[in-house]
Parts: sequence; structure tokens; C-alpha cells
Amino acid sequence: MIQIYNNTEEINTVAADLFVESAQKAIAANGKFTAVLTGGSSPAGIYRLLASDAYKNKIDWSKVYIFWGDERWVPLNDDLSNAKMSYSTLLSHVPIPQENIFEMYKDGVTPEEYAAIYEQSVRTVLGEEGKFDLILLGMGDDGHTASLFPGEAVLEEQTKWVDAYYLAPQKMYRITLTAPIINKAEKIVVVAFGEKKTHALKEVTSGEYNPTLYPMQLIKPVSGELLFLVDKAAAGTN
Ligand SMILES: O=C1O[C@H](COP(=O)(O)O)[C@@H](O)[C@H](O)[C@H]1O
Repeated sequence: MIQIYNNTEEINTVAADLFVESAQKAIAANGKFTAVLTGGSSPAGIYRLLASDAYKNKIDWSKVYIFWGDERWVPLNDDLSNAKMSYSTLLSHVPIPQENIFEMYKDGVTPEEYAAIYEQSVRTVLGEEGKFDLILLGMGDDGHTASLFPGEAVLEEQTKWVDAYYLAPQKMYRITLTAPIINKAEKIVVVAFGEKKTHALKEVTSGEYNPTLYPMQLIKPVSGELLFLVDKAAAGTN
């Protein structure tokens, strides 16, 4: 489903409310909430809102488990790190135990080795069912999501839940959840703002099926819900 909003602030509020609602529901049902954060520029406002006085006490953070959808393979103090942004806007401001946070980077191992380790962490917290309660995703101007980039072999992955590879156009390694594990989630929320996303959003939601070109098309929940929160500019209805 696609929901169109007037501006980024409205989307941030809706996304933060969905996060709280999912957390409360999962904690009441299962005693824990497993969430996947997205990187890029789009989610910072959502994270700041969740860390604000108006929101942070609505969640029992001791029962929250945080993973990421993808990461640039850079140290955690690098400005390109999705984890660094998530700490500065959210995780450093809420009472979540450090052992409940699973950053997608580790010094001293290769990205490929760490992908296998990360997958094991996901299995330990989620069990073999591998069903996250909530996955937040962004979408690049090129239709990529997480680190599922156009034309890359990772798009074909059917077995691994986590993969890492060298993204030649960006001259860096990426580590990412794969489409099969993303699609098992209870709820997937995609946020996209601005007219730079208009073309990709149109292709992803109403274009011909061609996930090699528009990887976001791979995201089709097995039994959960997929929600796009977009502004009028991204929707092309300005
Ligand atoms: O490289 C990435 O980009 C996408 C989209 O980012 P945005 O800045 O356009 O919101 C993001 O979802 C992904 O996590 C990130 O690694």
C-alpha cells in the first residue's frame, strides 16, 4: 500500500507511531521487539522523533533488539556508517542494552566472514523462522533498497539471509540483509521523500517487473504487510 503525505514531518510522525505500535504489540505478544533500521538520509527525522521526550517512554527499550538492513563496510565512527547515524539520532538517547544492538560492522574480520556471523546473530534472536517484527527501509534514486543494488548478484540470493560484496561503482564493500529474509517480516515500512525518488517509485510500484533494474521490486512480504510512506514530491503529485 502507498500512503502519500504533504511533507517529511508528517511521514516521520506516521513512521514513529508505527514503530511504537509494532513495539508495543510485539512486546505484549512475545516479550520482545525485533526491528531493522535503515540507513541513508531519509530516516534521521524518524529516529530523532523516537528519541524525543514525547516518544521514548512509550517503548520498553530493554526488550528491543536492533539490527540494520544494510551497512557500508566502514568503521562505526565513519560518517558514512549507517550505525553511527542511528546512534547519534536514536540509540544513544534511549535505554536500550548494548547487547541488544547488532551493528553490521566489526573490525578485524572480512565483510564476507561477518555476513555469516551476522546471520547467526539474526538466527539466535529470531529463531529459524527469521521473522522480524518491523523492517524500515529506504529507497535510493536508482530503486535500490538496503544494499540490494541494480545488476548485482546479491539480487539472486535465495539461501543466505545476510550477504556481503564489493560494490564496484562505489568502490566499497556493502553488507546487507537479502530479499528472502526481508520478505519474511511482519511489517515492512519504506520511506521515500523528494522528487529525486519519483521515477524509481513509479517504476517500482507500477512499472514492468524488472528487479535487476529496480531491486525494490524484490520486496514482497510472504505474509506480512508492505507500506510505502512517501511525500507528494516522490509520488509526483505536487
Ligand atoms: O546507500 C543507502 O541508500 C539507501 C537510500 O538512502 P537515502 O539517503 O536516499 O534515504 C538506504 O536505504 C540504505 O540503507 C543506504 O545504505
